[in-house]
Amino acid sequence: MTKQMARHRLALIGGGNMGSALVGGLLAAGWKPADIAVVERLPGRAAQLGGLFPGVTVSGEMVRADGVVIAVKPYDVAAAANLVAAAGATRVLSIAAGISLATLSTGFGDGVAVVRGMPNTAALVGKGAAAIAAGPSSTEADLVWAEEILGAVGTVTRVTEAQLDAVTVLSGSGPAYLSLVTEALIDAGVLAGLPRGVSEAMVGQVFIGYAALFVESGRDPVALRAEVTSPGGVTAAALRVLEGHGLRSAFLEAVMAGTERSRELGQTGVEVRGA
Ligand SMILES: NC(=O)C1=CN([C@@H]2O[C@H](COP(=O)(O)OP(=O)(O)OC[C@H]3O[C@@H](n4cnc5c(N)ncnc54)[C@H](O)[C@@H]3O)[C@@H](O)[C@H]2O)C=CC1
Ligand SMILES: O=C(O)[C@@H]1CCC=N1
Repeated sequence: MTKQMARHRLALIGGGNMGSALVGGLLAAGWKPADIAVVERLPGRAAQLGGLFPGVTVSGEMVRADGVVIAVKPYDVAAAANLVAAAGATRVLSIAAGISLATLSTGFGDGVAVVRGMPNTAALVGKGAAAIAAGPSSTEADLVWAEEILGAVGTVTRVTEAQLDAVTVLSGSGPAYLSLVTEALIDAGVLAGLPRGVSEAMVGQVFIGYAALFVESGRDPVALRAEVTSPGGVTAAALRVLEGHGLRSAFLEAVMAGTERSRELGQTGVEVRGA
């Protein structure tokens, strides 16, 4: 019970993939463990987090905190948001996919500023691509606060809330698409005769090399593709097949389907009661 009386700088509700990535990033960025609390309802997971982050308060019940991050699955947001009043917080950052600022803000009262954010799992390795959108009553200081939290595990871009659905499906879900491409390429290498370990190593290094060519060198992907594609050569023959199978169109349709799903989630009418 004494633990619950201490006031923390930040409490994260939900200590799963994203919640724990954020805690790890904040500690690496120099936050003191005593400033952070994780509210996690699963005792087994809570015990695991206690071992991973010595000095961080891990509790099954809400704690007092200046700011709160809601890091639970969208269907658990209502229950988590209802805990915010007990924190006595003035700021809330929600990273739940598709749950709108209007839904989140309802019931929090005037004293609580809400920011909606969308990170991705690369946050686990400090290379996340996150975006944030300001809530109706959030100020520049509230956005800087959210940037400090998500910036501890990667880059943060400010967008409008309308753009956040597209961000969710592009960068939030992005690691899933690249995993699928990775699996497929590794299998293809095996099909073409490479031992699996060699295929995995080649594909991994292609990703690292391509990220450097595109992101670090800032080069245009069209030019990067053209310089690999010799007239009448190997790459042209392979690209013909990918285009023939509609790879480009498959990505366009996939991103539109995900964006639509994110919008749908935002209309599910989660009820939030709080401060
Ligand atoms: N996993 C991903 O790639 C991304 C997830 N997100 C969003 O982040 C949120 C969290 O996702 P994950 O970390 O992957 O989920 P997760 O399932 O790994 O973690 C959620 C944790 O919250 C706990 N929890 C649920 N309700 C609670 C409550 N009322 N009080 C205390 N603890 C509670 C669960 O026990 C679980 O450990 C989701 O809303 C998701 O949309 C955003 C970007 C990327
Ligand atoms: O699939 C989802 O709903 C969440 C959003 C981005 C990544 N995972």
